[in-house]
Order: sequence, then C-alpha cells, then structure tokens
Amino acid sequence: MNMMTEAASEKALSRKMTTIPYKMIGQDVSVFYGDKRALFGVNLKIRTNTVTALIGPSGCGKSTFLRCLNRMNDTIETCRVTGKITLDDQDVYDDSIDVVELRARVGMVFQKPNPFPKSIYENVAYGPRIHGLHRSKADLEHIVETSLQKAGLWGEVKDRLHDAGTSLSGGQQQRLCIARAVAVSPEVILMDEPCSALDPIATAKVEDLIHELRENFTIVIVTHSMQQAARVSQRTAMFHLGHLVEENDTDKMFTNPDDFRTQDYIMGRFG
Ligand SMILES: Nc1ncnc2c1ncn2[C@@H]1O[C@H](COP(=O)(O)OP(=O)(O)OP(=O)(O)O)[C@@H](O)[C@H]1O
Repeated sequence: MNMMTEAASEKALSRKMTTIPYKMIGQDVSVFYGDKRALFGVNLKIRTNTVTALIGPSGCGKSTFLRCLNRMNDTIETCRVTGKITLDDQDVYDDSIDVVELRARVGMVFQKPNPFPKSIYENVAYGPRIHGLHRSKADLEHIVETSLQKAGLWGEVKDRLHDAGTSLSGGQQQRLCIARAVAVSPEVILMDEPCSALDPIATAKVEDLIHELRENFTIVIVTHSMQQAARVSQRTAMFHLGHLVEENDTDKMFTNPDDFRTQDYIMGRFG
C-alpha cells in the first residue's frame, strides 16, 4: 500500500470509528394536542446514514413523531412535547437551540410538493442564501447545480433554471423540494409520505434518490406503503395508537416481526 492510500484509509477508518451510530435519539417522547395524547413514551434511536421507515395505521402518530425531530410541532399552538430528543448529543428542545438552524440540520420534505412561487434556481438558492453558505455568486451557482444533481433533476432543468418551480411536473417538483432540502447541507432529512402525490414512475425516481442520499444523509420517512418501506429502508419502526410497537431491521419486520400487531398490519389485517 503506498503512503497516500495508507493515509487515506487511516483517515476513513478514524472517521468510521468516530461516527456516532445513532444520529438522533428519542427518549420517552410523548406528545399532546391540548388534552389529547398522540404519543406515549416513545423510545426510538435513528441510525446514522440509514433510512428508517415509520409505518402504522392512520392516526397512530407517525407524522407527529417525525415532526418532533425538527420541532415542526412548535408551529402548532396546542401541541406539547415531553421527553428528550437529541441530535448527536444535543438536546433539540434545549432553550439554547436556534430552531431555524435546527431545521437546516434536520430538513424536511412534505407530502405535497410545495415549491416556493419562485424560479427553479431561486427555490434551491434561497436556503443557502439565508444561511449565508456562499461567498460569491459562483459559489451559490455551484451549490444550486450540485443540489439539483443530488436530487437527480439537473439534467431535466439545467436549461430552464429561471422558469417557475411550479411549471415542473409533480414528480419534478418533489425532486426540486429535495434539492431545496439538500442545498443547506442537512445532516438528517425527514420525509412525510413524499411520494403519495406522485405517479409510479415519479415514485420510482424519488425512491432511487433516497437510496443515493443515504450515503450522505440520515433519512426518516413516513410511508403508508409497505412495499415502499421494504424497498427504501434498512430499519422500520411500527407505530400503533401512539405507541412504538417495534423497531427492527426492515427485512426482519417484513418476514418475521416480533410483535403480532406488526404482523397483522403488514398482512393488511388492520389499518
Ligand atoms: N394539529 C393537530 N391537532 C390535534 N390533533 C392532532 C393534530 N395533528 C395530529 N393530531 C392527532 O394526533 C394523532 C396522530 O396523528 P398523526 O398525524 O401523527 O398520525 P399519522 O400516523 O401520521 O396518521 P396518517 O397516517 O393518517 O397521516 C391523531 O389522532 C391525530 O388526529
């Protein structure tokens, strides 16, 4: 092994050894909307550079848990969160946390593509601009291009960057929203049913993208589709009536789950 290769491999090894296996940890997380309790003491560890799927019947609390991870629930007046959620070792509900910065570190892609009423370029440039991530116009152009590339959209839009984001197809708009999330270099990307408004071809593109994004990002995805959870995730967490029933390797969840409720749900016996 030559010196360079040895140095590079040592660096990679030391990076591996210092990588925290869990990017986010929820401990005893409960959520209340006014008097109504939506989550009951959830303990869930989100693994680094892994896709974790949250599944379970409608109303079981998947989106509520997802929104706790970047404090999106703060925007709901009646909502109260108890317990502890950490990002690396930082308590995301600590008073010292800047929520805008937190949401740049833990980005979000919503169910319905929601591009800003601005050009394709501006949709992606907006975040880096407000977070001051560029030093020059060329820097910003570079961020926009690489983000669109990571979102698998560059080839389709490079000649029309100044068209409105809303002029794209639904699937393209969702990949634009992914590019927008990626542009601020988040560590975690939360996806709340990101394909539910997309046709099968656009869905396949977004699923392929999720595979690629996992190399650089930790992803948590809420999905109603068992097939999608099985295709895109390595870990799956099953919720039922506000409780975390089971979290396991996705392969195991779909072949030999530990809990009968998971078995019933994936067999389509309820939900
Ligand atoms: N803003 C809110 N105000 C009051 N109750 C809410 C609010 N959002 C969610 N809930 C309630 O919290 C519970 C969990 O809802 P949540 O949306 O997290 O479930 P979900 O598993 O994501 O459902 P779905 O799969 O249907 O999207 C439900 O009973 C829901 O009615």
